[in-house]
Amino acid sequence: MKIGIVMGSDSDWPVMKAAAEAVAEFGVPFEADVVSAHRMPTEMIDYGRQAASRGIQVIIAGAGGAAHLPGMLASVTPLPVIGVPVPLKYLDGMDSLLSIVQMPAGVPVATVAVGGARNAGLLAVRILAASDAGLREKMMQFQERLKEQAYAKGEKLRAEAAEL
Ligand SMILES: Nc1c(C(=O)O)ncn1[C@@H]1O[C@H](COP(=O)(O)O)[C@@H](O)[C@H]1O
Repeated sequence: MKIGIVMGSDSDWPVMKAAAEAVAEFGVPFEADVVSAHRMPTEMIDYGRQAASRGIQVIIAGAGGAAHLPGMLASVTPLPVIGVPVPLKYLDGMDSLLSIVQMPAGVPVATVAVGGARNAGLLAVRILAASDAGLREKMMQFQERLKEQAYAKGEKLRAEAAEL
């Protein structure tokens, strides 16, 4: 396992699945699990402490509301932690965003946008790609496809605009 994807509840999975899908697209081994700082603090600490020795290289942690999971994991592991603010019924994820992003100096969490699990997956792949030429090549091909898709959309828009 190279990437550990964890979330505070299985109710986060519909959002967090996009991180797993992005990682899977690049063929990077990952695991996904429910780990909660609030509901299973001892297990959460164990997960964070053991992640590096189990071969995990990047942790993606998603949580909603009072989202303490990403920061607590970052406090017990030397691995990079990417936090995903999961939007809930109330406050539209602002609570989760602020809980994750405002970390004290010395304990970084790389926070993506509210609901931005796909970008979390892509960022984790980029972190691994920094020391993996094959993965870097795949990332560059992905970026090329992204550019072509954006360009094709622009072409369609320009053609439509020209008809007016
Ligand atoms: N923010 C946290 C933590 C934590 O940070 O440890 N554990 C669970 N939760 C969040 O509680 C929300 C509601 O969970 P339930 O749907 O299970 O009631 C979820 O978004 C979860 O991430």
